[in-house]
Formats: sequence, structure tokens, C-alpha cells
Amino acid sequence: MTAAAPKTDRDDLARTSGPVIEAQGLGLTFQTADGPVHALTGVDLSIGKGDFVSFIGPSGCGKTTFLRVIADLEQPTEGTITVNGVSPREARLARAYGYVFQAAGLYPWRTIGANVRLPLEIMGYSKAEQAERVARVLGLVELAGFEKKFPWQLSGGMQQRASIARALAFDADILLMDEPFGALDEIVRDHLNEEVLRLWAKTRKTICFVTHSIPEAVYLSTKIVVMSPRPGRVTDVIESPLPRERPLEIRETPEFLEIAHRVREGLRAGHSYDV
Ligand SMILES: Nc1ncnc2c1ncn2[C@@H]1O[C@H](COP(=O)(O)OP(=O)(O)OP(=O)(O)O)[C@@H](O)[C@H]1O
Repeated sequence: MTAAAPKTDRDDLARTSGPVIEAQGLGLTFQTADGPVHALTGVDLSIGKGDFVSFIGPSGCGKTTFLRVIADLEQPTEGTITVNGVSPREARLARAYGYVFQAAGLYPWRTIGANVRLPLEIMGYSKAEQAERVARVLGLVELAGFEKKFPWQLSGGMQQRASIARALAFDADILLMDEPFGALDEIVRDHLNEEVLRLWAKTRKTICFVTHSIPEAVYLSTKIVVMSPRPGRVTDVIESPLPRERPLEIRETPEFLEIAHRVREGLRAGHSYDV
């Protein structure tokens, strides 16, 4: 009887301090008509609770595939991966994450509020709970007051914020974001980068973020995962020494430029591997 109590404490500690996402020797080979495509190979990665992790690398290095494996949308062919200590499938069933895609993907016939509400309707939340959550997440992405507008009445940046609100609506601990700002101009992107950091600080979510932009990766992340293609693999993992609070001007500091330089070197090394 006395032995049971400390065991529970340890279990709780392991659950709260263990990695949110852990991949070991992870590989995924697609079988195609033109032969096998090695999208990912030998990926070892540990992501802690509250980390902001960017995945950066050239087209085809497996960034989206890795996010899709976390989300149980693809099955690895080698190695193991856990999400919140369980399989991606179990994590999906427990609604462990929200997914934000490159295009906002809002239904044009639904208002912004109705788009954000959609997953909550599907999950069977009560009308009152739906209304409360929609108002809260629209406030978080600074779209309070836009609930009754239609997507076409909003700018591209605002639409993308609405799609982030939709992913936040059911309060998942993990946010998977696949190049959410790639199609936006630089000023809007700067603004959204600041907003995402603010959101992250407020909600303490674990964020996995795919990008092609070195400054975006360095500005946002606590951990930067540099990848290279053919076969898709991790070539460098950089733990950022930058403080969590980051004004945009931090991008001109020597510390920032030093990390950006290391990312660029990592990307270059990945490329020379190919030739
Ligand atoms: N369903 C699939 N069937 C076959 N090959 C696939 C499939 N999905 C992805 N691939 C291939 O796997 C590799 C990795 O693709 P992935 O989309 O993950 O790359 P990425 O790094 O996200 O690229 P991008 O930056 O262009 O989005 C590519 O060579 C791609 O063509």
C-alpha cells in the first residue's frame, strides 16, 4: 500500500515532463509507380511540452510528411513515434492537436464564426459551449467582431488567422502548422509571426511549424529542425538561445544572425550531399 503512492507520483512526473512528441529511427518510404520514394529516413527527434519547433528544408525533404505522421495521416514504415506518450492514432482519437494548412481552407458559404464552430459542431459540443469557445478563440487571434463576416470579406492574413482560431477551438495541446503564412506578403507575415508568438505565450501550446523562411524559423522557434532531401532526414537541431519574448527588432541582433547563419550552413550542407 505504501509503495503505491510514490509510483503514482513518478508516473505523473513522467507524464508531465516527458516529451510531447518523440520519434526514434523514424522512416517513411512511399511505394510509387516510379519506384520507392524515401520521404523520411532515420529521424530521431524529441519535442518537449511548450516547445515551438520549426521544420525548415528544401522542397521535398519530408516536412509535411513528418507533420502528417504526427497527425496519423501517414503511417511510418520504420521506427517509432509517440504523441503525448501514445501512438499517433490514439492521440488523434484523443484530439491531441489542431492542424493549420498552407491555405486557410475556410468554407465560403459559412461565416467566420460558423467556420470556427464547425469542428465543435462535429464533436457535439453544446450550443452555449460552441458560442463561448468561438468568441474566445476569435478574440485570441484578434478577430473579435468578425464573426458574422464571410471569408471573402477578409484579407488573406485575416483568413489565415481564422483558420488558426478553428484549429484552437477544441483546445488541443499541440498545434501543427504547415507553412501557414507562405502565401502572404512580408509585412503581413511579420505581423502574423508576432501574433503567433503572442498566442503561443498565452496558450502555452506545443507548436510544430513548417516553413521555408530562415528568418521566420529563427524568429519563432525554441528549436529549429533543419532537414535535407533524398532521403528526407534531419541534419541539424538547433536549440535557440533567444529569449521567449521577442520584438521583431531581435532579427537584427548578432545572436539572431548567428543562428540564421547556422541554419543556412545546415541547408547548404544538405544540398551538397545531393551533388
Ligand atoms: N502520397 C505520396 N505518395 C508518393 N510520394 C509522396 C507522397 N507524399 C509525399 N511524397 C513524396 O515524399 C517526399 C516528401 O514530401 P513532403 O511533401 O513531405 O515534402 P516537403 O518538405 O513538405 O515539401 P514542400 O516544402 O514542397 O511542401 C517528396 O519527394 C514527395 O514527392
